Amino acid sequence: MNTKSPILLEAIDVEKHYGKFPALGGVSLQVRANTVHSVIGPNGAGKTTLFHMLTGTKTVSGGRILFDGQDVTDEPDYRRVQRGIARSFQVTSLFLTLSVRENLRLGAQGVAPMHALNPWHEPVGARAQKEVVEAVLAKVGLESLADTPAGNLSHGQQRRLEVGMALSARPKAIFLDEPTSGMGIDDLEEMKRLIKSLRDQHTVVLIEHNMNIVMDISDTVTVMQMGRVLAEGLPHDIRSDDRVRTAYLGNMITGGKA
Ligand SMILES: Nc1ncnc2c1ncn2[C@@H]1O[C@H](COP(=O)(O)OP(=O)(O)OP(=O)(O)O)[C@@H](O)[C@H]1O
Repeated sequence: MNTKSPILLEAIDVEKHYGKFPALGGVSLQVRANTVHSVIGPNGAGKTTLFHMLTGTKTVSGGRILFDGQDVTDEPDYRRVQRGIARSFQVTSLFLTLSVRENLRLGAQGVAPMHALNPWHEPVGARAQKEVVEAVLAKVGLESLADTPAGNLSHGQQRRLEVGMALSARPKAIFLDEPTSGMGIDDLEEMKRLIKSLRDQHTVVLIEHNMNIVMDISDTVTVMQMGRVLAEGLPHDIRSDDRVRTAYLGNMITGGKA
């Protein structure tokens, strides 16, 4: 574990109001480099909204966000991408008629698929790109399917390709929003292994509803409730935290092992 590694990303008292509704009521958290940091909480707790704030998809109503020593609070998402923040794409944003390798090449080339198709966007060196694509193929375990159209992959494979698309931009921090949703048991194990393996070279911020996975792969867990941080700590401590158990109204947090 790297719970003493330097802080890569920090939210300081971040607020987000949708009209009069405070979706985030002052959230602070510190994400350490080369860790898996999970954000959990009941539906509507503000997890996705927090992701929007950290990645720059939406603007904050208050507070500050620091990334890699820089104040990025007012920077749009594409600027933060250039700094090394990647968010995994949804399955719907894969190019289904293109091969797995071609999808990754687009990710490596332009950081995001739509940018990659922009003829004015300067591509990185072809050889560097090829090396990145081959490394990502191996990382996400899709080498044998490299020439298969993305549309022919199973759901689990497509979800790994999404993670691969984000990885091919060579990010420092990668944001994964429920990467295991809709997965069967075999795919779950593979995704778990993949996420665990990412922290060697990346920092992972994860929203995940499957508590067994969260407890198994996280270095740090932040629990949100009603737009605020309810608790934060090691998986073991979070699992046994009474406030967290109450927030989940039952034993969901323990994965049924209470
Ligand atoms: N664009 C919006 N306009 C108004 N309210 C919003 C908007 N987006 C989110 N909300 C509200 O903000 C609160 C937090 O939503 P958010 O999606 O961040 O929660 P979440 O923890 O990610 O939930 P889930 O686990 O269900 O995805 C919810 O009450 C939601 O209804």
